[in-house]
Amino acid sequence: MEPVLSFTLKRLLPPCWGVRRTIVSATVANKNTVSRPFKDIPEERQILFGNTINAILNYQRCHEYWLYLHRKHGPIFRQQIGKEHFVFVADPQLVTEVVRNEGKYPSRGVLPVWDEARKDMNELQTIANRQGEYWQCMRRKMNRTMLNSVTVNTSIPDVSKVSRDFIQYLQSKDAKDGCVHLNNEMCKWSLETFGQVFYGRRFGGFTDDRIAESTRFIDAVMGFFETTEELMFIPPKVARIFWKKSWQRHLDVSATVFTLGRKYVNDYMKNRTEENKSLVLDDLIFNNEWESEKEMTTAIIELMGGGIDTTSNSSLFAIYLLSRHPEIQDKLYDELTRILPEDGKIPDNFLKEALYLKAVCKETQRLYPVGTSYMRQMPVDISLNGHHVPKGTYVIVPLYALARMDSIYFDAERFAPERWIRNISGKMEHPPFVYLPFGVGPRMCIGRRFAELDVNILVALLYRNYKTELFNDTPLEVKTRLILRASTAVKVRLIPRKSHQII
Ligand code: HEM
Repeated sequence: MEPVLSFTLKRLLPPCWGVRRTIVSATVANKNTVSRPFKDIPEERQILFGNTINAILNYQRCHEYWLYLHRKHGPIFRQQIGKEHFVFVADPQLVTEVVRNEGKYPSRGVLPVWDEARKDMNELQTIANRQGEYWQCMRRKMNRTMLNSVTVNTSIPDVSKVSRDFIQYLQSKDAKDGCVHLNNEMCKWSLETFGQVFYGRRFGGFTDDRIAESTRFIDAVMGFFETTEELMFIPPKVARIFWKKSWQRHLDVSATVFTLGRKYVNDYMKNRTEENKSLVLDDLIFNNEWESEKEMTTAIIELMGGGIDTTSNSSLFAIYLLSRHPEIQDKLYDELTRILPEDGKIPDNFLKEALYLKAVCKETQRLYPVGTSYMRQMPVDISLNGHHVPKGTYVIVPLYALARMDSIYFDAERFAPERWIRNISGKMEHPPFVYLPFGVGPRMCIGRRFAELDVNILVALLYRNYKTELFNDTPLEVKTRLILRASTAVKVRLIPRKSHQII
């Protein structure tokens, strides 16, 4: 029996804030449902190797391209890149289906460039590019620390201290230069935050005698993402010969990340005392059974690599959006003056009350999802929209496109934090699985709790004390360098809310 499929786009919500709900009336496949064949999924086809060449050359714009393709083909389409078939879905019900079927060991597939480079360097891989039981075992170990809200909350004083110092540093830059060029500064904040929380140390990022190696580390992490993006669709054997420069750069920056990362862990172990120890790193190191010291160090280095360029860009996007919307800054300020005491100390439970602050950060991540997609290699055959999708197929949920679809969100392109505040009946007016900036399920971002805390605290302390204004009112452009990054300069002015600051 052919499944009955009808796409009825209905607006369920009143035309105010909130999220428009797309109703996809789909018969979900079960063992008895006969699906339409895979080949009937609308295909984006280009002559010869057009798709692959396009993916290699224009990956930096893939977030916009995927949005264009969804507008062209609807909520589901497929595309062949290299040998692989990718299915793209941008619809709550289809996403739900993918999430439900991601299996016991969810997989984004293996990135050959990471795999091959680590072999060349005789280094391990712990979580981001591992699969199956080993991945699960590593995640279980690390989740105990990384996703434990009690452990995460112990870092509130450290995160606040770094954010306060950062804001003072920005203020001094602003006073000197008339504005702050944020793109150059945000990674210093995220590295210092990581350093303070995980190693109980600082790298001097906000002073002139900055430790030069910290700049090298930041550059290496950024280079790591950039070269991964350049080599993503190219088989390593080919890359070694024809993309020699990118391949070599990938090896060089990876080596820097490992060398410095290992040094930071070793320094921590050597200099650790009762007074300066990090509760977070201690928990990670000593409350786990590691196969080897190398495995433990690699896991920490992978966390550090994942925790720098992500939170920095997410905060930059929040500051950019708020700077464009003074009325939203004012609402945020009203909430912050209510919940943050005069001494500027962040109470342990402040996030419970900071509804508007959380909504601002969520809305930022909806519009500018730093991790641009949620991707799974399906471990079983599934039916999407009545089409048979065989086991092994990669399904991609392009988050940037999903956020901009008027069929899902009312006034989708608008920065409207209110859409994340529960309505009078206490319901969140949006379907599940449309908001996935950190992924979902057992493979979701392991740094999520720290990332949310870091970004929320920085935004809270900044807007409790300052207004920000754009210095250069050019629209923000972004590019995908594995993660979403600002590609235009974001320069802001800091205007104190009071003459006497309390931070
Ligand atoms: C705003 C900041 C961040 C965003 C938006 C973000 C986003 C993501 C996303 C979308 C994934 C893929 C999840 C999935 O496949 O379901 C991911 C994975 C990951 N993230 Fe984050 N991330 C952020 C911050 C961090 C931080 C601070 C750390 C480390 C402290 C981190 C470490 C990782 C690691 C190691 C993985 C791989 C997990 C695995 O494969 O099991 N991330 N992140």
